[in-house]
Amino acid sequence: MVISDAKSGIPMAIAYGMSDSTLFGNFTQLKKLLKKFETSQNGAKINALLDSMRASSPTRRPINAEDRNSWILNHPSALTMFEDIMSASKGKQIVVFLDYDGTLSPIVEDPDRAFITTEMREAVREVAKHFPTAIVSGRCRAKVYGFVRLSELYYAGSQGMDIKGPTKGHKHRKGNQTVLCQPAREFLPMIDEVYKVLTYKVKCIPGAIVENNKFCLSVHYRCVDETKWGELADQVKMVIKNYPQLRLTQGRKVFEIRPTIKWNKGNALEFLLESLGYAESNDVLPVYIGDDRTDEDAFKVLHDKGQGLGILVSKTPKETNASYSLQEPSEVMHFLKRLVEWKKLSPPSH
Ligand SMILES: O=P(O)(O)OC[C@H]1O[C@H](O[C@H]2O[C@H](CO)[C@@H](O)[C@H](O)[C@H]2O)[C@H](O)[C@@H](O)[C@@H]1O
Repeated sequence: MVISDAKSGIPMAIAYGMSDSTLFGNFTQLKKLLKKFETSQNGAKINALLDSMRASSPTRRPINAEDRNSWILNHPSALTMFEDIMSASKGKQIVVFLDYDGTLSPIVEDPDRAFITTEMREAVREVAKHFPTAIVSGRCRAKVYGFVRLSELYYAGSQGMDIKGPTKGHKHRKGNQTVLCQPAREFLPMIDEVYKVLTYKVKCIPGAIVENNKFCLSVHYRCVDETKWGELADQVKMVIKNYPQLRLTQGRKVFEIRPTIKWNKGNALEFLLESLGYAESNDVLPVYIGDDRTDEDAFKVLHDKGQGLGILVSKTPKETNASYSLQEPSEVMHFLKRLVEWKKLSPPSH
């Protein structure tokens, strides 16, 4: 009997440079060969994932000044354009949506140490005194609340799949009702199971971290040596293929694993606007600030509605549905402070 490569039909022993006798005479080698074969079958998909991991590492691409300038023309700084932006808000209720990592806190190696500065927390606290304000994060709600610690805000954790309204009395809160939305509840046991499996599978890859975000998971590779990225992508793909109800997306040096339900940060934004009484309203100006691919879903909602402002936090040109840009969290803080100053100086009708 000759075992052949399913795709090419070439006997495996020949395809992988071994004689038939070697092939059948050495069981260990046969096992290795089968593994190699399996890997080659998944090779295309895994390579695509690996390419995407590499492509999303901006340090690998030199930034061309011309590209940067033309990008800035299309996505001007929200600070430079502040007055113009605000004049568009006349007579409208501003609602502020803030992503957490990379927006309110700088990107750091250890996800558990992505602290917000006291100054940033105060800026957000001030914003929330004047405008309904929500944090929309990939992290689990409890964790992001643990960093921000402002009970007057709305929080949408787990990529928007876990929404809760302010627990502290707030003038923007509707009656005594607490807003709550968890569209992926049924996936909790599955997410827990995959968390355990993945934690086990990647434990031998130095630097890999699996983070349980309750309704979704993050697999971090920021601290994984690039020579091991392929192995990590391989493990993640292998596990995920057993769970067709889950899908894989990518963020900043992180894989996000989440239910296939049609719910993302864009849906969370719409849900919150609706909860605040602004569904289909023209009297509202949602301002969404975020830095990541997952924030694009929210930018897209605003873009498609032709309403509100999407502000991308990025130092490098990126394809985006946002209209404006800010370079880093310190600029976000500056923008938030200006928003509050502007509000304080505006006539009460705003
Ligand atoms: O939606 P976000 O609030 O931006 O959350 C997205 C992911 O952010 C965190 O990971 C990112 O920040 C880490 C700390 O700076 C960094 O180490 C990591 O490389 C980034 O991807 C968070 O840990 C993830 O769970 C979130 O999904």
